[in-house]
Amino acid sequence: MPTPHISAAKGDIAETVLLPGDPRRAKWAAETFLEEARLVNEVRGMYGYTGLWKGNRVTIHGSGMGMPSLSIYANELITEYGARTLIRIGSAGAMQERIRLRDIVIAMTATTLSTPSRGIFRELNFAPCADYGLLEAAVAAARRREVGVHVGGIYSSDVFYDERPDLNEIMVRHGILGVEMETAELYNLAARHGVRALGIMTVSDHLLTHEALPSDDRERSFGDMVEIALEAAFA
Ligand SMILES: O=P(O)(O)O[C@H]1O[C@H](CO)[C@@H](O)[C@H]1O
Ligand SMILES: O=c1cc[nH]c(=O)[nH]1
Repeated sequence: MPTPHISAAKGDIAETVLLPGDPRRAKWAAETFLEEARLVNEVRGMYGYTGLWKGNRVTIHGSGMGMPSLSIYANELITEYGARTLIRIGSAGAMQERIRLRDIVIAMTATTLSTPSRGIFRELNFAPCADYGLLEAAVAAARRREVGVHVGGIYSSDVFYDERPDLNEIMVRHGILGVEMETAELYNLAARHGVRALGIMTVSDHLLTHEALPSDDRERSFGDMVEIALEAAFA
């Protein structure tokens, strides 16, 4: 049965779903890495493709930007379509000097000011946490490649245009690796529904050095991240 935001038929979504924020990254990744990739959703232009990777069924579906948007897609994918492994393949801004553009950041946990789950957790400071098996497999897959990899805490922000440099300074001082906008709620939802989740990000810009990747440079480095996610999902 289609949902308000996904028109795919029930069996059209795989148990393993990769979630880029950008729907066009979903299209590119499906066309580049999957065999027999088929468009299964385009409601609101949020593309979802299902195909095969080394014989394994995989869906690659956009999540949109920010936790409220990701929450809609992740909820529907899990509760209506039976997704059991959800891996975010995103971009992030680096927050530590040693991290370079194009490096991979794998999120053990995600700090936030708030998430869409705040209303459920209320006074509880729930600690959003990656699935350890996926985390371990993704780190191993990243180490097999010639790419810098960093594993630790990230910041899932509600805003891209942030006006709290004091908060960034505190996070840098507490070892936060980078900032993005979705992983904390993905981890909350995975815990609530008993499924596996991981956030893998490619560093697209640097908050301390102010470097940024030119857009035509991004594809190759994003390719490493997609392959790491696929290898981790089926390890
Ligand atoms: O590249 P994606 O996956 O969209 O991720 C990052 O980019 C967007 C902001 O430009 C936010 O969604 C942030 O989390
Ligand atoms: O959310 C994001 C993503 C990439 N770079 C940032 O600075 N923020």
